[in-house]
Amino acid sequence: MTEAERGRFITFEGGEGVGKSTQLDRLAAHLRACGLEVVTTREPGGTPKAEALRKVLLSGRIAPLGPLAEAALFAAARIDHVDKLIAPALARGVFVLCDRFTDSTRAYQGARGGVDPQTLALLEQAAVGDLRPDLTIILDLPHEQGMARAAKRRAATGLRADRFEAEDAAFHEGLRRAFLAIAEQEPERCCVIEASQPLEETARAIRQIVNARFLETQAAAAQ
Ligand SMILES: Nc1ncnc2c1ncn2[C@@H]1O[C@H](COP(=O)(O)OP(=O)(O)O)[C@@H](O)[C@H]1O
Ligand SMILES: Cc1cn([C@H]2C[C@H](O)[C@@H](COP(=O)(O)OP(=O)(O)O)O2)c(=O)[nH]c1=O
Repeated sequence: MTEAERGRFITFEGGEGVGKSTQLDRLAAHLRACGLEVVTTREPGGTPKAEALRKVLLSGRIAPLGPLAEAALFAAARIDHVDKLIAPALARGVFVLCDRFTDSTRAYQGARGGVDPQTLALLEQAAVGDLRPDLTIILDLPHEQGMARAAKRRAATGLRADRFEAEDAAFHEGLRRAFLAIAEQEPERCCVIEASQPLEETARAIRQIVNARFLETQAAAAQ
């Protein structure tokens, strides 16, 4: 398969409540309206086996084993997710939009959990091989606003704070810095979007980036 035939892999990253799932749904609707096939998925999860691991990870039952054990379990979920869902979809040439991916491990278990980057790089390589997102949208928001949005969402859904939402303000502010640092290290892959604006504005900014990167080149290639 040539590079042009392979699908496009777009990930959404950022702290809790920044609007990742909302924006992922908006972008999926836009791409579908353009006549493109889209697969939406999330991490941890995306396949039945990975969703089972998600339950354990978010329950906090693995937390006492430490961040390295958590990182290993996130990687285990990712192996199944990439093998069974992401790689086959990309091979079919469709767009895959994923709510969180490897950058979340780098930020949560690495920058905040203290697992050393070389160990994480080995786990990442084992789980995803050479697969890298074509584009990563990093939604940036002061942590107070993200936590307020997450609390509002919990009130609406009746869900309790999960293992990571329950961490303190310093943890969440550190996460924000960690995602911004990843964007600085990989500016070609990552786009930071201001997420405090109204969600329609954020959606428009994301559409513009995706149109410019992928749709205009697809249209040009088809001519
Ligand atoms: N730009 C925005 N302004 C205000 N509220 C928002 C915005 N984007 C999302 N929300 C709301 O904030 C909550 C968290 O959004 P969500 O997309 O679930 O975030 P995430 O997936 O990053 O945790 C939801 O209730 C959503 O409706
Ligand atoms: C994918 C991934 C997620 N996580 C964490 C981030 C989130 O707190 C949680 C996933 O929960 P989720 O509800 O999907 O995220 P959000 O609250 O932003 O909507 O798992 C990691 O710690 N490492 C990882 O590799």
